[in-house]
Amino acid sequence: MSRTVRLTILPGDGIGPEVTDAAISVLTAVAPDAGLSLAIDRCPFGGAGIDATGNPLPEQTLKSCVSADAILLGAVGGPKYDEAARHQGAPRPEQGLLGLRKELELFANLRPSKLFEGLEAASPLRRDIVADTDILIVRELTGGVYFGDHREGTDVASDIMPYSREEVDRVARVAFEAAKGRNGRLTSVDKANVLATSRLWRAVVDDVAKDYPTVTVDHVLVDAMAMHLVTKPASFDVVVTENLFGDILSDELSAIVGSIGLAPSASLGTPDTPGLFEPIHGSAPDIAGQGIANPIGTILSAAMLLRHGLKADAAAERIETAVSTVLKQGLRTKDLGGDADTAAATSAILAAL
Ligand SMILES: NC(=O)C1=CN([C@@H]2O[C@H](COP(=O)(O)OP(=O)(O)OC[C@H]3O[C@@H](n4cnc5c(N)ncnc54)[C@H](O)[C@@H]3O)[C@@H](O)[C@H]2O)C=CC1
Ligand SMILES: CC(C)CC(=O)C(=O)O
Ligand SMILES: [Mg+2]
Repeated sequence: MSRTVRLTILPGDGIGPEVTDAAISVLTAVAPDAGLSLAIDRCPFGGAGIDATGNPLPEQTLKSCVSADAILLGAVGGPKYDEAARHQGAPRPEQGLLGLRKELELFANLRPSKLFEGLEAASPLRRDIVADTDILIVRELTGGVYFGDHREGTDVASDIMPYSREEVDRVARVAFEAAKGRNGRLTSVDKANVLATSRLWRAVVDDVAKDYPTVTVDHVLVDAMAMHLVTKPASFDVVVTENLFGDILSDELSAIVGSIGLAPSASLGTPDTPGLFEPIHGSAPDIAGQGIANPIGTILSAAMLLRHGLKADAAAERIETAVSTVLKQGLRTKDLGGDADTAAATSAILAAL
C-alpha cells in the first residue's frame, strides 16, 4: 500500500522551472520504492505569481502550501520584476518568498555544503585547504533585518534588525541538535563587537549551550568567519547564524566546494508545518531558458524534502548516492567547468538511481 503525499511545487522564475522539473523527475523515480504516491500541485509564485494574479504569493498558492506535506521551490526574481518595482512600485517576487517563510514560520534554514569526491578541481581553493570540507549552516530565517521595519527615502533609508530571545533560542536548539548528531562542534557567528542583536544572540546561544554539555561552542565574528571559510573551511562542522549573515556565508561556502548550483536547503518550522525545500541559488537570469542550469542543488533539496518532510530517509539516501556517483564519474555541468546540460545531468542521475 502506498502513502499519498501532497507536494506543492513552486517553479518560480528564471531557471526555477528548469531545475524543479529535473527534481520532480527524480522524486517520481524514487517514490514507488519508497511506498509513496505523489499528488503534485504546481502553483504560480514569485514573478510568475505577479504575472498570474498581481501577487507574488497568490492566495491559492498559499492555500496549497499550507495543506501540503512538503513544498519544493525553484527560485524567484528577475530583472523584469526589479524594473517594475523600481518604476511602477510593483511588488517584488522576493516579497512572496519572505512572506511564505513568515506565514509558515519556517525559522530554521539548513544549508549543507560538502566537497564531493572528484570535485577538488572545481574549488577555487587549493586542494589541501578544501579537502574534507563538510559544513552545515543553520541560518535563522524569519527574523532579523529582512523582517524589520524598512524605510525607503530618496536621501535616507533604513532597515531595522530586530531579534528576540525566543527567536534566537529556537534556532540555536536546532543547531545544537544538529551538532550533537554530527561531530559535536558548533560555531556561532555574529557581530557582537558592534551589534546589540549579536550580543543578545551570543548570550542566548551560551544559555542554550548549558542544555548541550557534549557540544563545544565557539563564537566567531562574521568578518573573520568570511575569511576562515576560505583559509580553513575543513575546521568547521555546524555553523549557526542570523538571517543576513547566513544568506551571505552560505553562498560563499557553496562556491568554495565547487558551485552554488550544487547547494540544497531545507526551511523548517514546527513539526506540524510543511517544510520548504529549495536550492540556495536564485533565478540566474543570465542563464535562464538555455537548459544549462545545474539541477543538482534542487535535486539534493528534493532529497532533503524526502528526509525532513516525508521521513523517507532511504529514498533521500538513494538520491544523494546517485548524485555522488555521477560527480565521481566526472559529470560536469557548465558551472563546474564541463558541458553537460540540465537534461544530461538529470538523465545521468536517473540512470545512477
Ligand atoms: N531563493 C530565491 O528565490 C533567490 C532569489 N534570488 C533572486 O534571483 C535573481 C538573480 O540573483 P543573482 O544575484 O544573480 O543570484 P543567482 O544565485 O541567481 O546567480 C548567481 C550566479 O550563479 C549562477 N547560478 C545560480 N544558480 C545556478 C545553477 N543552478 N546552475 C548554474 N549556475 C547557477 C548564475 O548563473 C549567476 O552567474 C535576483 O532577482 C534575486 O533577487 C536570489 C537568491 C535567492
Ligand atoms: C529573499 C531571498 C531572495 C533571500 C536569499 O537570497 C536567500 O534566501 O537565499
Ligand atoms: Mg541567498
